[in-house]
Amino acid sequence: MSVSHAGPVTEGPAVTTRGLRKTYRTVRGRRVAVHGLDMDVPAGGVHGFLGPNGSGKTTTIRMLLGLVRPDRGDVQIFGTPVPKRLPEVIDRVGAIVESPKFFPTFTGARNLALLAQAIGTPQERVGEVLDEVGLGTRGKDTFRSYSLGMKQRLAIAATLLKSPDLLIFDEPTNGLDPAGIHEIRQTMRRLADQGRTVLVSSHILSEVEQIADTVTIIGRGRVLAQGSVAGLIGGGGESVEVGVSHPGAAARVLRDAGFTVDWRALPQGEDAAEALARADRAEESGLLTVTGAQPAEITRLLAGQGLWVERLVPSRRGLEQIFLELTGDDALPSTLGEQEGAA
Ligand SMILES: Nc1ncnc2c1ncn2[C@@H]1O[C@H](COP(=O)(O)OP(=O)(O)OP(=O)(O)O)[C@@H](O)[C@H]1O
Repeated sequence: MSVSHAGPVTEGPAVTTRGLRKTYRTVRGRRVAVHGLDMDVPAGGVHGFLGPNGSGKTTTIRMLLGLVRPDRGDVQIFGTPVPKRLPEVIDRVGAIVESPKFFPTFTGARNLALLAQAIGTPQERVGEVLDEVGLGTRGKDTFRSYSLGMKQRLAIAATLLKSPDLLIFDEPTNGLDPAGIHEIRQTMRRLADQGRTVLVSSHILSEVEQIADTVTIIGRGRVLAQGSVAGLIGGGGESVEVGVSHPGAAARVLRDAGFTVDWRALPQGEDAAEALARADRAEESGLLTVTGAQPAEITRLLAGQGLWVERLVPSRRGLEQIFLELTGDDALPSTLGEQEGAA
């Protein structure tokens, strides 16, 4: 049985942050973890909060939940300013920030029953939430017999006891195997399809891309891109991997036709034009990434110049590629963040 959820009564976004900033004091000075973050999470659907390790996701989530005090900036949950008026909306929010503690020798159902009692939720909810996360038939098994994916689904079930409109999950698939990751993804998608808002953070952009409706991508505490997944991925057009003889000549032909061409095998420090000319002289084959052209067009253009295509693979641009395009090599995952005054 699946339980439908009426969804939020309030119009407007589930979460907004404006100019949100958090600095930590460390032995090496002050570290800016979140750098004036403006985030909009629409009500309903899965919103991926994505960025590399250390980019400020957990700190932001902790500020949304009133667990960390921002230096400055505003946060609203369903239009209510937090942490100032958090008690007014807290019942509408369920969150997993750290792994919750369950009794290993108790059944999943008994663990939830104890929690329901503690928070004053009717015991009927226990069966309902177990169904909602797909554990309806396993509620009578002990917690310790569960797989990691099932344990994480029980944690999600616990957050559902209060019937929240907004669910916030910080890296919920960390440490899970592919089957566990799949279970959690399906569960989050199902919860969103029932009308809830699921805000989920992850450092694996491709993982959340498959189930998210909208995303905020951050790097070093700043928003790099925000919006619908379809809009972000569609924005730059499809790309095609082209294996070709004389890649230098092929790149010129394709660039002259107005397409963007990259050569993936460019040796570090070498000038692209020189490297391609060298490959041509040596009659080496090369792999080019061509954006904005259809495979048939590429074949026609290159064959017209006597250049033979050896391999042609259309590839979809993903969020990971968008992240790399936005940041360039120098902004790749940083675990240190920025020092105060450096930006
Ligand atoms: N309590 C703290 N004291 C000092 N620095 C901190 C503290 N918590 C986080 N940081 C630093 O703030 C930055 C952002 O960390 P945060 O945990 O928010 O990032 P994250 O994106 O959630 O990373 P991860 O995916 O690794 O959890 C990092 O540079 C981190 O080292």
